[in-house]
Amino acid sequence: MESAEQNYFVGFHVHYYIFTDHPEEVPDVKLGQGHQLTVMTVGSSNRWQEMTLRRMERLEKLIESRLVNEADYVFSLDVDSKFYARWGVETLGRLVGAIHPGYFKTQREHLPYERRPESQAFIPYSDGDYYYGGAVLGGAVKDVYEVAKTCREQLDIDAAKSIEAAWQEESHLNKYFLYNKPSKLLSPEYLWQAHLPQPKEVKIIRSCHVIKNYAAVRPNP
Ligand SMILES: CC(=O)N[C@H]1[C@@H](OP(=O)(O)OP(=O)(O)OC[C@H]2O[C@@H](n3ccc(=O)[nH]c3=O)[C@H](O)[C@@H]2O)O[C@H](CO)[C@H](O)[C@@H]1O
Ligand SMILES: [Mn+2]
Repeated sequence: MESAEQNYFVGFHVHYYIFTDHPEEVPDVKLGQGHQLTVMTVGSSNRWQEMTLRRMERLEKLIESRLVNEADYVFSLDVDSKFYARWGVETLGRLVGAIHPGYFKTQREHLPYERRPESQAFIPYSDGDYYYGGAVLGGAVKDVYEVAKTCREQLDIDAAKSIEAAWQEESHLNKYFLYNKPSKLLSPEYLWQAHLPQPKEVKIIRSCHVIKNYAAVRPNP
C-alpha cells in the first residue's frame, strides 16, 4: 500500500479494495488526496489454488455490487505487488492485460497454457499468442466484468468435472484473452517477479511481485 501510494495513479481518484482473511492485519496507511481504502473480509481456504482462482468470482461480485455505480476503470492486482515507478493513466484502456515476465521470449508451443481438452481453459498447441500474467487484469468496468464472469463460469464447469487448470484463473484468463483480445497490452515492466534477473530490454520495473516464503504464507505446498 505504501509503495502504491507513491506510484499508483497519484493525483487521481483511487478506491482500493483489499480482500483478506485477516482484516486486522491490514496496516493503517496514510492515503493521498482522493484515495480511499475498503477492506473486504473473505473466507479462508486450505488450498492456495482455491484462494487465487476465487478472485474471479470476487471481482464479478464487487463490480455488480459497487463498481458499476462508482468507477470507470478497475484493475485487479495480486496482493503481493510492490510498486517502484509510475503506474498511471497510460495503463487505461477498454480491456488491459500484462505479458507475464517469465514467458515474453517463449515460443508459443512452449507457453504454459492449459493443454488438456477436458478443461474449459484448453488451448491447442496450434493456437495462442502471448502468455498473460494472472496478476494484472484491468480496463473499463463493463469489459472487466465480462472477463470475470466468463472465467468464473468456466472455473465452475471445470470444478464440477473435478479438473483444475494448470495455473488456475490465469489459464482461464489466457483462454479468454486469446479469443477476446485485450485492447491494451502492458509490458512486463508492469508485472515483474523479484526472483527474475532484470534483462537489458526491461529498463524500468514498475511493479514487482515480492519474494515470499511460501511455507509461511501458503496453507499448502
Ligand atoms: C506474476 C503472476 O502473474 N502471478 C500469477 C501466478 O502466481 P504467483 O506466484 O504470483 O502467486 P501468488 O502467491 O501471488 O498468488 C496469487 C494471488 O492470489 C491471492 N492469494 C494466493 C494465495 C493465498 O493463500 N491467498 C491469496 O490471497 C493473492 O492475491 C496473491 O497475490 O499464478 C497465480 C495462479 O496460479 C495467479 O494467476 C498469479 O496472479
Ligand atoms: Mn503474485
